Amino acid sequence: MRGQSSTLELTPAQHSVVEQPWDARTLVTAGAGAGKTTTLTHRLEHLNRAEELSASEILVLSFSRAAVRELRDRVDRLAKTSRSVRAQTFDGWALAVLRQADPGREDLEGASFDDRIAMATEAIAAGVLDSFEFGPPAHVVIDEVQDLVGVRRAMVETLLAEYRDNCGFTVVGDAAQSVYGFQIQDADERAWETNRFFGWIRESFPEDLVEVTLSENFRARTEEARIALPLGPRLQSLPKGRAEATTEACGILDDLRGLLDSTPDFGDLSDLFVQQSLRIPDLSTAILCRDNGQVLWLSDRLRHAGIPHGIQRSPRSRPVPPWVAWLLEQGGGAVIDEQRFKSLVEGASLHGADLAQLWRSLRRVASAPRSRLDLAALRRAVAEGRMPEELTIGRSPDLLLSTVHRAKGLEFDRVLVATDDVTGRPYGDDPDLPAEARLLYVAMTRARDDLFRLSLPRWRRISKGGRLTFPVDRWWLGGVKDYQRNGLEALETDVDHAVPAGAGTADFAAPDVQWYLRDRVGFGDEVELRLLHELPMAEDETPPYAILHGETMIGEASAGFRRDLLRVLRVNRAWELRRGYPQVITGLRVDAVETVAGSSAVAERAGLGDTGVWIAPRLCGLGRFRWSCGAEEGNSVS
Ligand SMILES: Nc1ncnc2c1ncn2[C@@H]1O[C@H](COP(=O)(O)OP(=O)(O)OP(=O)(O)O)[C@@H](O)[C@H]1O
Repeated sequence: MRGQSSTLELTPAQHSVVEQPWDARTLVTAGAGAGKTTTLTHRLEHLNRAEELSASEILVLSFSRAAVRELRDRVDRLAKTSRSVRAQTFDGWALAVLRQADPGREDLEGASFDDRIAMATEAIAAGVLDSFEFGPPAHVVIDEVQDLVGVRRAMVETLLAEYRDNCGFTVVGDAAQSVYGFQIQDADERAWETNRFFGWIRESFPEDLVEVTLSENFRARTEEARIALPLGPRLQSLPKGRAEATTEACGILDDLRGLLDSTPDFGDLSDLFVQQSLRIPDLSTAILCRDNGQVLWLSDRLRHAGIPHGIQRSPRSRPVPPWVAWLLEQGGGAVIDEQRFKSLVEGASLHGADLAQLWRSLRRVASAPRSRLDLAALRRAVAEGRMPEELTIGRSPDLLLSTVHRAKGLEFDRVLVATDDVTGRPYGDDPDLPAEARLLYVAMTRARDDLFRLSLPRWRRISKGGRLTFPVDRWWLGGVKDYQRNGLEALETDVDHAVPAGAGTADFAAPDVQWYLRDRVGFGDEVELRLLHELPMAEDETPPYAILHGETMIGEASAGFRRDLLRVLRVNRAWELRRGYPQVITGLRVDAVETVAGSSAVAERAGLGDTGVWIAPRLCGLGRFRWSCGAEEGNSVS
């Protein structure tokens, strides 16, 4: 996000962290906006320049991809020597360790993220890092350690314990901001995990742990942006027992809600003046919601009002930009040098990109001897989802809709905290009040200047799982009656990647569609899904849907989408198709055009060369069902 200066004066406390020797063990704790991430970026620069650690000797881990990107952007802006130091997510690093330990390992594809982390932990405990070309890291840097729980916590503890004699670390976190609910389902286990890593660090390195607390706040530039900060220390020191923590959190939550009520209400989104104030360019604004149902509902409203906005992607989402497909198509499976790379990407519209930086990043995933790049290895990295953060599509729209979880570590000029009846009373049957309080605290501490409330109506008819006979793991839109089905959330996996768009159709040729996607389709464009015929693809799927951009078919809905759609439509076990399938699904938008990898034979048959990569749209938003081919029903979600 914006607002970071590369010339800011560090405080003495920040300096004391930055200038520790490479083998020091440092724990930094602080409240929101106290400059933890900033300190880390300077620390990386110091380790690299003054302590002379090379990029390969410094391991930088963070929880979410948004945080990784934020850290990387800040290091880039600081722009001295440490640019080549790369931040990774825990999941990304675990996979890289497993791949490097055994490139032929076949049990990774079907393994869950948590399974891979557990496998990597086992490998680290068995000393696998010693066998790597660059050996184990000399220094480990971790941001947001308050979220380090479960298998990821165990992996980091194993790493730091295994190399305790020759590895320093700098870990930073704020116990008041630990919001990791989706990682651990059980409330008792969550209570037990909270802040456990802080305790482990203190107990494991009692002799030489350097502990520094940063106490200033640099983010909030106005009184209203500062209102929640005084509650940080209370949240940091919640009692350990679940019952006591709940009682204390209940009071904090009341205080936070009272403070939020005292902020100005942003107004009704149907008001033209309110809409206009969301269009102010160059003012970064986030609308922070407690769940994706709220995000989708708001996105639908903004779409109807024609207000450009982005939806924050899942932390695991990693779309690869279209120029990578171009590079692979042009270069085949060759091994190329930097000169050849530059000439190949000339036609790929990479205006303003730092080609030298891209080359270095590409070589990190697909290096070949004598400073060259192995394009076959690059294709494998795309297929296996191993592209590093800096080679994935990022964006910072002026207006971002996000859950609070996904906005951790980020900051914005203006923040609107979405509130509804749920914010005013416990969430779910077994509310986790400490987690609720921390979530609201994180939301209320993201603003640099302006903090508002954005009131949502109580009844939005959008839910997840809930009343469905056949539950799906996505949001869907109901109606006044229980049996009504009006819409479904689009996920990043909803575009079929088995076949390139246009292949096998009479009206569109795959190479033409590729050109169209590259030249005509962009972030935020509206698309609709149209039923291709009435014959289901399988017993548990609907018939196929084409993805249309205007009148051009740019893809087909995936089997996963068709399955979930059928499950949502089947209101009970004896369901019969009375109303038919939705003829059209409107309201969806293009989140990105991305490079995808599939079968080489399929690509070749479609006239796209034999590298088996092509580009495809990625969708987002709330799709609304239309049962006939007429006009859209209703104006927006009500
Ligand atoms: N010494 C400093 N002087 C001026 N501004 C600073 C200083 N340190 C940090 N900042 C600014 O303060 C803001 C918050 O810093 P940063 O994001 O590093 O805090 P944080 O502790 O990581 O926040 P959070 O935990 O809430 O995400 C940033 O805009 C950063 O540029």
